[in-house]
Amino acid sequence: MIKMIMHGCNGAMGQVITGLAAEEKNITIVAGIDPQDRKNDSYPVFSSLEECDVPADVIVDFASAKAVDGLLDYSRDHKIPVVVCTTGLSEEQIKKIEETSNHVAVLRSANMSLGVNLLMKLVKEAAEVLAVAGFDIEILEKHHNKKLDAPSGTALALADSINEAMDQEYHYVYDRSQVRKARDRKEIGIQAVRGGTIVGEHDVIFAGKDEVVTFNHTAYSKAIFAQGAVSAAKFLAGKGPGLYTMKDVIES
Ligand SMILES: NC(=O)C1=CN([C@@H]2O[C@H](COP(=O)(O)OP(=O)(O)OC[C@H]3O[C@@H](n4cnc5c(N)ncnc54)[C@H](OP(=O)(O)O)[C@@H]3O)[C@@H](O)[C@H]2O)C=CC1
Ligand SMILES: O=C(O)C1=N[C@H](C(=O)O)C[C@H](O)C1
Repeated sequence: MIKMIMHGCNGAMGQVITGLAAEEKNITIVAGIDPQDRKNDSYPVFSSLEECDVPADVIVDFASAKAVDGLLDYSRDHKIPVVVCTTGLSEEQIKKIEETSNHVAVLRSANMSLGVNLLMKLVKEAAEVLAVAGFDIEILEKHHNKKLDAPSGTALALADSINEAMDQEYHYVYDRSQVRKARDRKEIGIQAVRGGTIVGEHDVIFAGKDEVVTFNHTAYSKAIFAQGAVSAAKFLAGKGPGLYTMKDVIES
């Protein structure tokens, strides 16, 4: 049985994963971490990782960007593989993830769903044809009114995927409110909408002369992220140091 620590266990994603893990046969949550250590019938909850002395095989993280540095230190010091799903990370934190992966297995993904991970590949292929033909690229993302970071980690990952295929020639534009000139050919515009209970929607728009190609992914429930996270946890438990991605999980 794989023993998992749920980092951010009282949050929206933490609760969905708690429900899902209860039905899983070969993985169980042995401890939860959340600043408000609300009682839980399924496992003990600690207000910080430092207080947690429960042995585990893997940590799954859906918490806060502010908590990611401490999470990586804990994972490295205790040699427990970690699945980092929290978004809104700084460049320094992304570097720290890479550095930590020299010592312990780390998987970071801004989106755990199968559909978005396929989309990463599809937009790359589309860009190789459409961007080269002069189509402009825009990304529009929509999320619920509780989301703290903008643009979404997924929107940035989609832009990075396209930019990788384009030899990093593109730059990202998040706000045109002060701009008084036509858009640059080598920009990817990234816009965020926040409202209500929208689970997560991403449009990648390739706009050319007299034609537009739009790739859309719509999440109808958080269960798709939870399922991906549990699959990633099963994949990562027992793995040696290294930086893994959802591609590794999907292809395993
Ligand atoms: N990769 C993916 O597929 C997905 C990623 N996400 C990302 O996951 C993160 C969490 O999302 P969501 O569950 O909706 O957010 P919530 O705000 O609902 O939950 C986050 C939880 O983490 C807790 N938390 C805050 N600080 C710490 C800490 N130091 N240690 C442990 N727990 C802490 C919060 O407590 P408190 O409320 O007291 O601050 C809260 O209970 C976000 O960054 C989001 O963008 C979300 C969905 C999918
Ligand atoms: O905060 C969310 O809810 C989500 N966050 C992730 C992101 O920032 O891309 C993934 C998903 O879209 C839901």
